[in-house]
Amino acid sequence: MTNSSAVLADAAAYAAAVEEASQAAAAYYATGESTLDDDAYDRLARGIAAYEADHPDEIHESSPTGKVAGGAAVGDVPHTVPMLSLDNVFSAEQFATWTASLERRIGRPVAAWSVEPKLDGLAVAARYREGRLERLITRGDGAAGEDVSHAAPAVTGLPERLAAPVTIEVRGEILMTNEQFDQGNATRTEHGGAPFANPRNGAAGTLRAKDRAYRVETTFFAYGALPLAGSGELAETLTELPHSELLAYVAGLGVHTAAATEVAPVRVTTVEEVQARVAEIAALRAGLPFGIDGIVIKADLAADRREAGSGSRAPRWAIAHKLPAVEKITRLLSVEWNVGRTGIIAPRAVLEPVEIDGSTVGYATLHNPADITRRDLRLGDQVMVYKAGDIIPRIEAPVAHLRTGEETPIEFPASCPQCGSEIDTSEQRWRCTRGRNCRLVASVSYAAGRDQLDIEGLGTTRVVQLVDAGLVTDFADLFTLEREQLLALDRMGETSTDNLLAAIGTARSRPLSRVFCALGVRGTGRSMSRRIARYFATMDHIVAADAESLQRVDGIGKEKAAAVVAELVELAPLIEKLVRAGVTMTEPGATPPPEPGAEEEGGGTGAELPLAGMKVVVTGAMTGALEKLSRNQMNELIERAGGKSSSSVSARTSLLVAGEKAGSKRTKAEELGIRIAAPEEFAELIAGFLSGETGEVPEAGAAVETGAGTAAVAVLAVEGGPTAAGPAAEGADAVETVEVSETVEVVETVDAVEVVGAVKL
Ligand SMILES: NC(=O)c1ccc[n+]([C@@H]2O[C@H](COP(=O)([O-])OP(=O)(O)OC[C@H]3O[C@@H](n4cnc5c(N)ncnc54)[C@H](O)[C@@H]3O)[C@@H](O)[C@H]2O)c1
Ligand SMILES: [Zn+2]
Repeated sequence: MTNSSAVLADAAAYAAAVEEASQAAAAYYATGESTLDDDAYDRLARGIAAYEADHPDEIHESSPTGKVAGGAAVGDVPHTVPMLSLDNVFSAEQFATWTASLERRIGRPVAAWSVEPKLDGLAVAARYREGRLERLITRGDGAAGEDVSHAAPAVTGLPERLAAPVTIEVRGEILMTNEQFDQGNATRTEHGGAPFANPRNGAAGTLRAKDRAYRVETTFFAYGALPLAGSGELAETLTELPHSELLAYVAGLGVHTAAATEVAPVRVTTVEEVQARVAEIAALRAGLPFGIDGIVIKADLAADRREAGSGSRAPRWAIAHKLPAVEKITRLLSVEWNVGRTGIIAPRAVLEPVEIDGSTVGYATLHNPADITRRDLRLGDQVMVYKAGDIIPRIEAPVAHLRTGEETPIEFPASCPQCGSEIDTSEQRWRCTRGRNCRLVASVSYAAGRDQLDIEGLGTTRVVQLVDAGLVTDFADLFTLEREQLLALDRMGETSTDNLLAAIGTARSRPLSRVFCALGVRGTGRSMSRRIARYFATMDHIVAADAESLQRVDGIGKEKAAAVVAELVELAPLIEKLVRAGVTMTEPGATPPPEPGAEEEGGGTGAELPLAGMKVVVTGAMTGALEKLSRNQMNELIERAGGKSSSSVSARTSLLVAGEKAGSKRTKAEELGIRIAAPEEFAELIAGFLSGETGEVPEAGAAVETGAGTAAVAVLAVEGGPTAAGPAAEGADAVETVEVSETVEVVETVDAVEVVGAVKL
């Protein structure tokens, strides 16, 4: 929530909070280098205020409450009229309450309102004498500010000379537009400087910096003006003009205002109109070329303002309708490289999840490698993340002053993370040299992989060859390859051609679970494919299933079900082609689910099966009839026999198949009094299902193959979540490759985006 606050339990917590807030504010107003993001600071400040309301006689003199700039800023140039802050409201109701109290104070309705953007920069006063810019002063503590005239030449919108030789003080905000921020940070890092964390910090730092070897631009927006000694006749005009006309006058002098922007100030007369404009500005926020953190609403008439007066921290004739914070500091954990449809390789930042404006942000775009370099991002960095409206979250910059020295460089991939081919790095956006074929190579390699169709001799290099020769446009084409076509390829002799054709022939009779897995439907790896195949028994039933029936498969929720259905529609032509090629479309031993309306429960979980209703875990080395089976094959076997395979022993485990060198799982099963069977004993139990295994038997304990072959990041999900059943819950046993390869499921190998749980192999 925007206006939640820190809870301070006692005087010590209060003192610590005041100390932390003072330090943060001092850093924020001096160089912009606070350790807190605004949301965190505001929570702290509200906590302090709440404590003070309950303990009025304990208020510390350095408390930020009720002070301009939290009492943290300084200055030695007195302001003619105090430069105040603004009070806040967070909702239409609060605004209505505030309006009512203002109208009570002046004893009449407010005649008109000016509704304008609350620009997210810092306030300055620009003093012009006879049309020439004489002095630029920060807000400071409100009574006096610092002279920052040296910075004026690099401020766009603040002319050296006005259009008329008048003496006037123009007040407004200095900020960095998004473009100026990017440009400024690029310039800074080129000069070996640390990047600014966000545009506001950039503006604050830039305004106060002296003797920089480079120039960084900022922009001024005027939102007020007042007379100075020497203003003459103009003085009365300035104090009597409605605010809206004052802004127009200032703009006429050649000073920049927000008038030309989409969020230009508007003058309205009713509270409803104010609210409508507030909503409009809020909706425009995400797309603006500069940052705003709210909407300022001001009584427009000079008489209304005069009679309302000001408090010590803020005027009573204006209020800020704050918008939720859209920036938070979080950690950059890693960078993923995803290959798009056209072969563009785009980096994506994986963040420590952080809640911004009601949604949890776990990823952010990073445009390209050059951009990462230019912005000097490092793994482990605390980064400022921006997310507003529907825009894709972005990293603004590292928060360089929070670096610990433990940060490491971001490594760029040396070959395509999807297909392993070379990368074309001649443009800023890197691209797989296979272009659109990259995805094809990856998906065919995946389909041919050990846990899918298991086609021996069809590695990535060979797939690349087939794709480049135009022989394969999807993996169904493998089944119609002709001997002559293969012989015509480089390095394809008679023997390898015949071997390959034989392997493809064998693949034709793989069970449905493997064929379905080969399709690479998002979110369905090996074990999910097995569950789907066992439940539906035939491809026809899978294809005919709607989202509702898919949800009857263990582990498929509403979202996943809808996604699978949608993807199957897209895959229909490919499935058709596989059928025509004579590929197996049934799951041995499974029976299709009952027709809708009939009794629930079905789909191959037949109670007559030997392992029906049992949760089975396998550990240790298999012997006897099971000796050659990989963990994946063991799991297939268990599921064919009606059981559920699992990787971890818990109270719900029904049976542990423990071979030689069984470790902690055996101990745990003994502790829990779970039935333990030797491999031979188990083989007898499921004897009728043992013959079903076809094709080559891979080595037990083989590492997970993603099909992407050389994938830089293996994208893996732990079944049941990393804490429920995965290695994390497993203790020492879990680090064996054997155990890992059985517990992980490739969630998405083709697009490689969804990381559900990372597993170290
Ligand atoms: N991160 C930190 O450590 C830290 C520390 C201190 C303060 N802060 C942030 O600063 C804010 C409070 O500071 P504040 O008092 O400087 O300012 P404020 O943001 O509460 O509001 C007052 C300021 O709004 C600005 N403003 C923008 N557009 C305006 C317009 N159209 N008309 C009038 N004024 C306009 C002016 O600069 C004015 O001084 C808080 O939101 C807080 O998050 C952060
Ligand atoms: Zn590629």
